Amino acid sequence: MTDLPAITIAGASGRMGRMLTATVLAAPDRARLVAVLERPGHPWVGQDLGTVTGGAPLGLTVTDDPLEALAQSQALLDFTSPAATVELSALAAQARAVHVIGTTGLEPHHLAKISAAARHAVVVRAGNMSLGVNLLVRLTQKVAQALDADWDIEIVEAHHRMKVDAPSGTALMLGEAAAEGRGAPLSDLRTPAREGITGARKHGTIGFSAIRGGDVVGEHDVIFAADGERIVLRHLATDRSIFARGALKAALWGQGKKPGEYDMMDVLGL
Ligand SMILES: NC(=O)c1ccc[n+]([C@@H]2O[C@H](COP(=O)([O-])OP(=O)(O)OC[C@H]3O[C@@H](n4cnc5c(N)ncnc54)[C@H](O)[C@@H]3O)[C@@H](O)[C@H]2O)c1
Ligand SMILES: O=C(O)C1=N[C@H](C(=O)O)CCC1
Repeated sequence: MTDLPAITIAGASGRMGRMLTATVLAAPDRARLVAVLERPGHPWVGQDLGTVTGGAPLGLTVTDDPLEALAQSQALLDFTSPAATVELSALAAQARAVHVIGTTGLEPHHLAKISAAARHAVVVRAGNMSLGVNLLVRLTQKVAQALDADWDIEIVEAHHRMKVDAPSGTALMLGEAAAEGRGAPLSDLRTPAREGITGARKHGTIGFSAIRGGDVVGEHDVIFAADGERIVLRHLATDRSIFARGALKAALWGQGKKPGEYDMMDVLGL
């Protein structure tokens, strides 16, 4: 079993880190969990992963040393923060480990550094790693392509109260797909959140709205609104395991691929 891909998980104590850990540990026939990372100063660093999560010791000590972790890994599952992801992308590239990036809120300067790292190693990045959302992205593109600009497009998303970025990575994926269907870049069509006397809606634009509250895992509506009728495409996430399963699939898919940037469409063959 030692030839199974060795996996490091970053952000082990986070909402996604915990789910990723459970997902990889539940797949001993497909992957080996060899290291779990947390940020320097985090109370879990130096402790056994099993013990800190209230279970039996797992013999896996949480580390804040990505170099040591990546030296023994073929893949890194990274759902952390933009700053951490950029730092980890350079180290994953050095180690030639497949870097699976779920982190959202990445800005152009972060993306440029990730692209540089992807010259040396495989990077799979998606704002949403679930099968359902990636199918919804394709549907959104097709519906936007089929309808003219008299159909107003609005993307509405809801997430838990702890989410720090808006619009969500998923909403941006959906917006990009809708813009592609319309044959224009999202940057030309995007209308950010509205407030005050905004004036009437500008024809052909794509609007974004974000709701934050409670423990909502993730909900996305793509609304196509015309005179007299509306189409609503909806995805509801009720369990973070959908993202973790996608991330593990991406890590396994990326083994042996040529260095470069990939997304979940590539992994899922959509
Ligand atoms: N792409 C997807 O399918 C998907 C799904 C869910 C969440 N996300 C994204 O994943 C990210 C994390 O979400 P979350 O809800 O788990 O957040 P979270 O705040 O619960 O977890 C983030 C974790 O990363 C850790 N971290 C920060 N810097 C680090 C470093 N340098 N090294 C190691 N660990 C570090 C934090 O201490 C924390 O434990 C967000 O950007 C979120 O939007 C993406
Ligand atoms: O909980 C989060 O944070 C999520 N982030 C992703 C996004 O920004 O779209 C995916 C859904 C959950």
